Amino acid sequence: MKTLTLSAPAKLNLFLHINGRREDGYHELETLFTFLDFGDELAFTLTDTNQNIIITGDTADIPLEQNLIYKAAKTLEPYKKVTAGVEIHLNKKLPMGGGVGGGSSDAATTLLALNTLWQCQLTISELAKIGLGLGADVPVFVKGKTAVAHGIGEQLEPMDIPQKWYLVVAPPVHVSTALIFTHPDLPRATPKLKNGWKLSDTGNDCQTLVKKLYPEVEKTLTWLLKYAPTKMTGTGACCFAEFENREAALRVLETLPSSWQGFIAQNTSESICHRQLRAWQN
Ligand SMILES: C[C@@](CO)(OP(=O)(O)O)[C@H](O)COP(=O)(O)OP(=O)(O)OC[C@H]1O[C@@H](n2ccc(N)nc2=O)[C@H](O)[C@@H]1O
Ligand SMILES: Nc1ncnc2c1ncn2[C@@H]1O[C@H](COP(=O)(O)OP(=O)(O)O)[C@@H](O)[C@H]1O
Repeated sequence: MKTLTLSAPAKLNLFLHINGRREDGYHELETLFTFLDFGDELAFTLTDTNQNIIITGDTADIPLEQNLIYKAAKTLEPYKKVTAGVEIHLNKKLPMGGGVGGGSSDAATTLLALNTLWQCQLTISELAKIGLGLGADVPVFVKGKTAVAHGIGEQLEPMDIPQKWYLVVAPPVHVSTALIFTHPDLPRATPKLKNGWKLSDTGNDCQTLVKKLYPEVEKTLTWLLKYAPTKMTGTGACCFAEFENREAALRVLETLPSSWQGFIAQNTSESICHRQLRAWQN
């Protein structure tokens, strides 16, 4: 059996507005998701042992039952049309809980890969619906198109945006998404954008609160702002600076303080996972 190797790309929230709070505690968002050509790598190999989902590689810190890769595979099991288990090897490159969606992207890549390997024959919309049960960010990775999201992130309106280079910096702190969304000081009443909005008029509604709670994030934003327009992605802690070309981004990466991790990447209108899966199917 051949091994199917796919990326689980990072995402950036180029802006993130919170428009309200729903009765279930989740927040109504308006956010622009784009994908980067950098991410985790997952290798899928079918095994003879039915009912068996094995995860190897960089998973030591995540208990199996909580691993979004395992959860995604388990959710798809009832739909499989072949008698086979799967071994999934994870090469983790994205900071965990950093706002670049690594866990959600791993889950989406697993749904897409196993839908093919296990011949589940689910449509992308059906997979996205299943993905929403794993996390608010999973559907956008399943659909794989740069998009403005509404609702809790599941109503997606594809959008064409220019291609740029990004320097993404992960300060050495972990921001809990749940903590930010339950904090009394989070602004929750940004009006929906009207037609004709400009990216430069947008922001990240979590940023002021996260800066206050995590001084390392404030330091990172201040440092990056010396070089380029900068924002935080998601609920943090990663921050990104936008550049017109690779060389400019690389020059700044080379001067990054040593306690911060960073990488550079370009945004793509389609997730690289989708491109790789199409190439494998043809
Ligand atoms: C807000 C975003 C923007 O991308 O933050 P990041 O996780 O990327 O930082 C995401 O939508 C997060 O998505 P994801 O991380 O999948 O969220 P979930 O696991 O479903 O929810 C984590 C917690 O965030 C809160 N939550 C999440 C999404 C949302 N629209 N409203 C919320 O209030 C809920 O309190 C929930 O307990
Ligand atoms: N395969 C996985 N990769 C990363 N995080 C995972 C995974 N499975 C479960 N998690 C959990 O999900 C949380 C959020 O992960 P992640 O998607 O990286 O965050 P964010 O959306 O903030 O970028 C992590 O803190 C971790 O506990």
